[in-house]
Amino acid sequence: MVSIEQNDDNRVDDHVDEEIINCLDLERPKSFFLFAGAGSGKTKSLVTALNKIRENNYEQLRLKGQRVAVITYTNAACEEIGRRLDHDPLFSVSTIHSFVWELIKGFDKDIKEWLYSNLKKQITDLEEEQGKGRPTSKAYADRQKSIEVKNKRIINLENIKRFTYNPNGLNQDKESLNHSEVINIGAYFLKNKSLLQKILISKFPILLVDESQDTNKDLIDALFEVEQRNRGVFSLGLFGDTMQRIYSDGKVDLGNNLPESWKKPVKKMNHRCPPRIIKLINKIRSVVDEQEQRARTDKEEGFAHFFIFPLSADRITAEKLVTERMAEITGDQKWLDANAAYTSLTLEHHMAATRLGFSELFKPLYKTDRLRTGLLEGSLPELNFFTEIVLPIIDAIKIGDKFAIARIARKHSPLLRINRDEKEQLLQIKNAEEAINQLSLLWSENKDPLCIDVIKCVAELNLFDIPDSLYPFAYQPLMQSETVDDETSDDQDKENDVLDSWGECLKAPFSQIKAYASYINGTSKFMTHQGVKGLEFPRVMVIIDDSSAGGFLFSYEKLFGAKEKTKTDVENELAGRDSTIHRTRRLFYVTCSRATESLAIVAYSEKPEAVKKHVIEEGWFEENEVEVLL
Ligand SMILES: Nc1ncnc2c1ncn2[C@@H]1O[C@H](COP(=O)(O)OP(=O)(O)OP(=O)(O)O)[C@@H](O)[C@H]1O
Repeated sequence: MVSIEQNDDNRVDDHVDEEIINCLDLERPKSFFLFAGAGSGKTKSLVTALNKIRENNYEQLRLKGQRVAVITYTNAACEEIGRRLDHDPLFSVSTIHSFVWELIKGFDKDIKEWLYSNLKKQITDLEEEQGKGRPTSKAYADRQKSIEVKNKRIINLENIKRFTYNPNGLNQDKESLNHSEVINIGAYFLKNKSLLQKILISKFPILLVDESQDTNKDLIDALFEVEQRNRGVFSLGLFGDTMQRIYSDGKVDLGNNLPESWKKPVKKMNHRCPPRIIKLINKIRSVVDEQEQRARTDKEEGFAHFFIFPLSADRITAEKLVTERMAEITGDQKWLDANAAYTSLTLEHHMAATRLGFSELFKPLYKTDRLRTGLLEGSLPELNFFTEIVLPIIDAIKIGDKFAIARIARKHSPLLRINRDEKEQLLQIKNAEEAINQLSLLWSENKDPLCIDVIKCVAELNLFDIPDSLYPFAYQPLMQSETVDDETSDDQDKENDVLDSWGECLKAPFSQIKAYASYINGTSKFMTHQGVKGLEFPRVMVIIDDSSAGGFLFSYEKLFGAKEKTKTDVENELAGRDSTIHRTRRLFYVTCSRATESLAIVAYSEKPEAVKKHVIEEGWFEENEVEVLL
């Protein structure tokens, strides 16, 4: 058992903020590396440092037209940090993709040259592979197609005057760069073009990167190079935690061999979690490095329990049982509150979709490349048609909120488009009312219409404008997917896939729209293991279910000793490379460290008893904290 040294001084790490602020002295800027465990207050230190810069250097920076750059991992994190800084324009808070694009955009000639040689290289590599491959195999045909697409793109390069990119978009135009191109171009330019380095440091004498363990390794290397060449006039500050590296393109040995001049402040406290959970995460971490955290002295002991079910268990029943057990164990009745009083973490989105009951809507769109990002971001106009127009008006009808009905209809209905004639206006209102009544009949007697019926009804009544891609479904009988003949182009294939997906999705009952909306806007209790990075919640349920997850990157069954390591795992471990178990351990660390009060792990396993034995032997849980349930 790990003994947790009680700390009688909860401010023991306060000196770290001072060390960082000293580094950010504009006369003598220094670089620093603040890597510390979960909940140690890294984000808090980042915001404190930025506020201090504003206090000390506002005028100086403003007069020189300079700003402080902060790079975070997600749009949500940008929003949160921006909010904490009152959205002050002194700070440029952005994701890595937006930041890099702002730096490289406009360098069209250089981008064109980079793309040309990059595409050429990719084609050469593919051709080499073709030389070794079997011409009858699918891989061969795929590679051939890829070569053709790349050649087409090279030819098209000549016509491009200005490249475009949207960090949150699909970037499908001919002029568009994709996400990884932007990062690779940024890294290359920063390393090789002194002009871009000059622009960077003269615009941003201070650059702070949050969650830098997951920042693309080439870009991190490029930033190190910029720092090295501009030492004394530029400050690069990296915040992060190697134990929380959960994406594959982060720099593995980040922090090793840092230059002498870099400051490396150390934090010992975990301000977020209670002692029991800190003991668990210290133990999970103990085989990776020596970092052991202390709890705040003012925290209650807290709870960490492990529940194991066989694979055959019904997920909904099992998880309900766990909430009941947690309420009994902790005495905290909020575990029984269905309204998101606890947070459930699933490994993949579709597991949340199953539990929230919107799988039929979700699955067809998720499997379609062109739709996936928009689906997860909640930015697909077709779904927003349902979530932002139809759902609110139906909800308003159900509770008799006439103002809301009128507001939505005025904003969105073509039946109420501006008309100066008073008589006409009255007629318009009457027509719109009738149409709304007609639509609401679909839900009469507690019916749950299919989305396809809703869209057809809306189209027939001309109540709202139908999004373009749903036209074929709104105005025609449901189309069968057509067989694609060999002559269709790549783009046409993709269009057909998209159309098929919408066709499938619209067969879902309308109630799934509400469940989807609650997941996307964060009001449901579900999040993913990876999406929860940086956040915290009082009660956390970590759902572990390899059998329902599609990928090969993580295996909790291996981490929990229910499955043997493969030959590759053993080879990777022997060679000091990252392995499935290492990756899974880090993800487990991230999820367990989100709870501020109580933590329930729910594992579905092929071998429940083996898992129980393992987690007790590892010292993660005491015998009385582990339950095998049926
Ligand atoms: N010095 C402090 N005193 C009191 N509370 C603190 C302090 N530092 C951080 N906290 C609180 O602890 C929690 C975790 O802080 P923060 O999110 O900054 O940690 P982090 O190191 O960025 O965490 P993670 O890497 O796990 O996402 C927050 O609720 C924060 O308000």
